[in-house]
Amino acid sequence: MIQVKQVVAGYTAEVDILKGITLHAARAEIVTLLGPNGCGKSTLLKSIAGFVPPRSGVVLLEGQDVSRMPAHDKIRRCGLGFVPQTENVFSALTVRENMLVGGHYLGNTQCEQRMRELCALYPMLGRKFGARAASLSGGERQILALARALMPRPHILLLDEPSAGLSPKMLQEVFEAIAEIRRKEAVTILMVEQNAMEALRISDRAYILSMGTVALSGAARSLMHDPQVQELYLGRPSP
Ligand SMILES: Nc1ncnc2c1ncn2[C@@H]1O[C@H](COP(=O)(O)OP(=O)(O)OP(=O)(O)O)[C@@H](O)[C@H]1O
Repeated sequence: MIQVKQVVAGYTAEVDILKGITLHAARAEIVTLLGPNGCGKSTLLKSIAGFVPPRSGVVLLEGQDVSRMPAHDKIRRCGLGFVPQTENVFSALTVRENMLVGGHYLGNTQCEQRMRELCALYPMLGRKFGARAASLSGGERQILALARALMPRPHILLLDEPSAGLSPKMLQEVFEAIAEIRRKEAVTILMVEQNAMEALRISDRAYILSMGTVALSGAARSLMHDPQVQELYLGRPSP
């Protein structure tokens, strides 16, 4: 479970990018963050992960206050997984080696076992196990990035635009991979997305940010039919 309460954060002392954000994601929920470019979606993920610590407000993971905990401790001790928007795989390493990096806190036996589980869940990984990440398609790279983050069996996963730059077909594959990990391992997922309608299809709830605050929130199904959301993301005029 993720709880964010009145979080204020920014990159410089003068400017607050997040201006008092409150939201939550319950266990095994998929929650999507939407909003225009520059409204603070990625900053919020970085703030929860610990790369941009909150100036004020609180971040709780599984009920524990982790507002001041550095990112590496959250990954190791709180079951947090984070897949950044870019540079999320090591191109020069093979699929297997990327997964080993994700599992570096695990012992050898556990690591091999987890790689087998993830290859069963995402068969592409097994087929391309010895191939360099540089040779993978965009969608395959995203699934590898997901698998790398899943190696230590996180309870909570933060995904920054997992469908960025993908064709509609690949995008479906990546979203299906995300839905599958929630079904199989009950992982709580908070993701930032630009492909609003596709993301809402696999989400339970969503928050729409605007200029560092929550402008709108609700069940994914109702937001998909909300005229304001349709106007913003599908270019359909409000009735
Ligand atoms: N490393 C940084 N240093 C200083 N300012 C930054 C940094 N990263 C982002 N910002 C600024 O913070 C604001 C919010 O950026 P952020 O990346 O969180 O937005 P976003 O909603 O994720 O946008 P997008 O949809 O375009 O990815 C922007 O004005 C951006 O210029």
